[in-house]
Amino acid sequence: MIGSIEVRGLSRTFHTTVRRPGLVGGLRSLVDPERVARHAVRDITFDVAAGELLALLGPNGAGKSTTIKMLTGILTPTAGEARVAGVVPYRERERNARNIGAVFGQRTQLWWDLPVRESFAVLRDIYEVPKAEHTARLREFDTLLDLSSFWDTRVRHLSLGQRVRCDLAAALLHDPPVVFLDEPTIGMDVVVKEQVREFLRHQVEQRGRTVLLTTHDMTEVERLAERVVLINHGRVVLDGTLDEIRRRFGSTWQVRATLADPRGTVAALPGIAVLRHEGGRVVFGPDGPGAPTVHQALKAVIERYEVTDVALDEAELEDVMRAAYVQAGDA
Ligand SMILES: Nc1ncnc2c1ncn2[C@@H]1O[C@H](COP(=O)(O)OP(=O)(O)OP(=O)(O)O)[C@@H](O)[C@H]1O
Repeated sequence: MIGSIEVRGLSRTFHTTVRRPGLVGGLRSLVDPERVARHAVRDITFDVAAGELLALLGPNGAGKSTTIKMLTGILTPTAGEARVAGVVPYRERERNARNIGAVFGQRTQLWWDLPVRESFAVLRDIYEVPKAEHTARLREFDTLLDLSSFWDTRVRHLSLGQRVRCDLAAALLHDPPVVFLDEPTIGMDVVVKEQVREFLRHQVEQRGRTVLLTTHDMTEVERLAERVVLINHGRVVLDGTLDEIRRRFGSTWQVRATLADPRGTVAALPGIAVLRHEGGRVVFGPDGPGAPTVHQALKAVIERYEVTDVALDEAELEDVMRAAYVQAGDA
């Protein structure tokens, strides 16, 4: 289907050489290098429907960027298959490039020495976008991202927030149905982050684009995504809507307690996990589907520990995800 992403059993293994320890080991590695296999992505399967924004989440090194690189055609998988808007990206890179836009928050795709406006003009020529269409789209992006105050500036002189906004506009100038965003708001201030999120929401809701987003920012996930796929050590450990994940991991509550003895040991209680523990401050949360209610948990906590202060509230998504990592896969 136009705009959908299908990933089936996708895997990518990197082979790297490692240096043996010590001088003799180092010399031996020169003549007889030791090769190790790193399974960055292992047999992952998921779908993104056309017009959906899906957040691909996971800790550092989980395999998110490697997955995006395979879906943008930069890397070839070692096994499995993927289709992006009906195209196998690593087999038909050029055709795929016409259907996708990609933004990697850590690096720009624009020409460092060209003013922004000229970069946009080069992209218009590459993608053969009719002039009127290009002008109309730039006007729309300017309204949403406030670009015109710096589009005569060379890319190398832009601030990070300005540069990523230009990258976003550049990625969408040829009107692709599918967009890949790898940590697009990393390092941005809160105002610019919100502007970018508003832009992305507009692209999904008004323009019907399909977006695959990676981020470590849970506020971003809550604001933008309905569904998330969680990967850890290269494997999918969870695939569901935010509501399902909250329900499944029961994390609709937290008990925050300050213990009378800050050095005492703290352990999980039946159906209650320790989400955080710093000094005498402990945050308890539900441990799996059979977890007690918040009031039962409160009772259990104050029966087990001597507390000087206690408060109840809804869990933050970050804690829900941590519980999901621990329970759904190996953390
Ligand atoms: N070109 C490469 N050669 C060897 N190993 C690689 C290569 N690219 C990635 N890896 C390894 O694959 C694993 C997954 O890396 P990847 O960049 O996909 O993780 P990630 O989930 O995007 O992490 P982060 O959140 O830190 O960006 C890591 O162990 C990484 O060291």
